[in-house]
Amino acid sequence: MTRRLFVINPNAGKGRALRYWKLAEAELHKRQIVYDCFMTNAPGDAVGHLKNLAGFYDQVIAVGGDGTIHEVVNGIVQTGAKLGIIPAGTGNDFAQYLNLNGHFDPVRSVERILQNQSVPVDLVCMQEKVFINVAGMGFDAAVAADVNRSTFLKKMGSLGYVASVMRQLPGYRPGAAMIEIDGSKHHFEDAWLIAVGNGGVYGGGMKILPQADCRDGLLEVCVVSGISKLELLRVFPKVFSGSHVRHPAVKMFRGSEVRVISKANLRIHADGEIVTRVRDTEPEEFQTDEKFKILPKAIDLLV
Ligand SMILES: Nc1ncnc2c1ncn2[C@@H]1O[C@H](COP(=O)(O)OP(=O)(O)OP(=O)(O)O)[C@@H](O)[C@H]1O
Repeated sequence: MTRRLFVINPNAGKGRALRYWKLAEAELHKRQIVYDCFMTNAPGDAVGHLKNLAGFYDQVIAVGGDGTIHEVVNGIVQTGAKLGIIPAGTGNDFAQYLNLNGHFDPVRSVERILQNQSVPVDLVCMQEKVFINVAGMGFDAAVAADVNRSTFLKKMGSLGYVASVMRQLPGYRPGAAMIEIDGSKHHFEDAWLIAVGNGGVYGGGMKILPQADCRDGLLEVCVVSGISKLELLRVFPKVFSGSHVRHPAVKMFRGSEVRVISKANLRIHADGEIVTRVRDTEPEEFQTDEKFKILPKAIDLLV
């Protein structure tokens, strides 16, 4: 018998996760499926709960948005449990990346999960943790932090991110950064943002890494540098189709190990969760020194 655990973040999608869970639960009862469920009470709960149950479950299904998936992935990595997703958050970017658009219906999601078909996908290791979708440093993390802080912006979905871009742009100053990809060094004088990913969609539908493939054993990197604020505004809408990559200020790279160094303490998000390092010691010369490493086929994803 498959041992299944559903992890529900009742807060995700402003309560959508709870509504979707009721529908999914009814479907499970109808089919007489045995399962466990865990309702989170606060951020960090899912990881804590799963760490205590390492290896017990065959499938762990995240019912929520990208933050919930992020926590479940960190809770089950290296335990052999398969990851399932019932998309029920606000942005649902990883589900959008996977093209689960037609499968946001919780009953269809349950059907998909019960088929128990999976594919191995890559994860990315950063700060002794993992993420499954995209991490961003610099301007995009400032925007993610702004949206996460504001219930109003969060409620607006992708429009909230657009509004935050407008809000953050006037005061943001790009800075110098060195990016090393599999040993090759690239210097940028005025880097606005550095996105490193496995999946390619964030911010409620922005295709920041349109070529990213979470099964190819490679990280996709996007650096936006040396561009005026006005030009950035002009090119920004193109990220929704992925055509921003054709702009000369946008540089794309691929590799299995990426290191980002900057004198500034760059803000960082991973799967939309803010993971900026808190510096409580004397400032070092390089306040940002972040490493990303692809972990090929690190988790089985129920498809
Ligand atoms: N019971 C809870 N109350 C408040 N926050 C929670 C709870 N459980 C989990 N969280 C946190 O809620 C945050 C948001 O969750 P999640 O990302 O799944 O939803 P969302 O923000 O609506 O969707 P998306 O990220 O796809 O836009 C995560 O950081 C998660 O750790």
